[in-house]
Amino acid sequence: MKTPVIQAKDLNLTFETNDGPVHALKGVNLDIQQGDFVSFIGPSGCGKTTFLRCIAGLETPTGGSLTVNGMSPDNARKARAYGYVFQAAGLYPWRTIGGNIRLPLEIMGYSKQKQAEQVQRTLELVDLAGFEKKFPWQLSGGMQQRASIARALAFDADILLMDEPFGALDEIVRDHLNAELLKLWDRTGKTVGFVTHSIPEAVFLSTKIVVMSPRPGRITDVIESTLPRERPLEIRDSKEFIEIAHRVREGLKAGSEV
Ligand SMILES: Nc1ncnc2c1ncn2[C@@H]1O[C@H](COP(=O)(O)OP(=O)(O)OP(=O)(O)O)[C@@H](O)[C@H]1O
Repeated sequence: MKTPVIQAKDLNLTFETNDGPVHALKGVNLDIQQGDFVSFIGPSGCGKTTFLRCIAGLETPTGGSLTVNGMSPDNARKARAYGYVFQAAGLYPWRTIGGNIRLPLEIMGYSKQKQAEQVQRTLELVDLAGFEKKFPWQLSGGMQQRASIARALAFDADILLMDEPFGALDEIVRDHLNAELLKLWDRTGKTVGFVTHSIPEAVFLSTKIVVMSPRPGRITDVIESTLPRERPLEIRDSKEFIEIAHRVREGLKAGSEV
């Protein structure tokens, strides 16, 4: 088996707070392989965001080990190993869509020509070709979120980390973006880490579903999806889909009973 792109071994993170220690992550073991689409699901406070932030090198674990592309998360961050998509699109209102996507490329010193090429390429990837000169407020919430995905893809990192990117959107828009994201993942072969509260979203998108539970934050089940790689939205009515969703639900229930 190939070396995992992301590997956590007995990972712990305890926050010291005025009210005492908070065990955000305890004994987390997980291997993520190249090209996996991994969703993290669990109730509020189970450590989903904390784990994603550890992978991104934005939070420092207090125990265990974590590697990203075989290096420390901090080195992987410096090597621009990942793009990060936040809950809110977080686009700069004074920059156009193109200007927002270009920003990380400017910071990284890409040539003007390469910047323009990458902006066009990623706008096409997220189906926003032609919107380069618009400002964020001229776009719908779903389009803004797609622009923020384009920004995370612009510098061609192999890993895409997404923290509840579609949580604030209505169901129809969310369905559409889920389908688009799957296509994008299929086309680019990226490794995706995706935080969600939605069981159907996790089952629809993932090759692997990581079920977590709080106090202390830990993994209670890892479900390898048996669904085919190509997934029309109607797959959600299939027996296989419903069975996987059931297992996720049972995992969430078991975690909350401990
Ligand atoms: N910087 C911090 N300082 C202290 N405690 C923190 C900090 N960040 C997170 N926590 C605590 O760690 C635990 C895990 O938080 P985290 O945000 O990772 O959970 P989550 O599963 O992503 O929750 P949600 O679904 O609500 O976003 C929570 O109890 C939270 O209060």
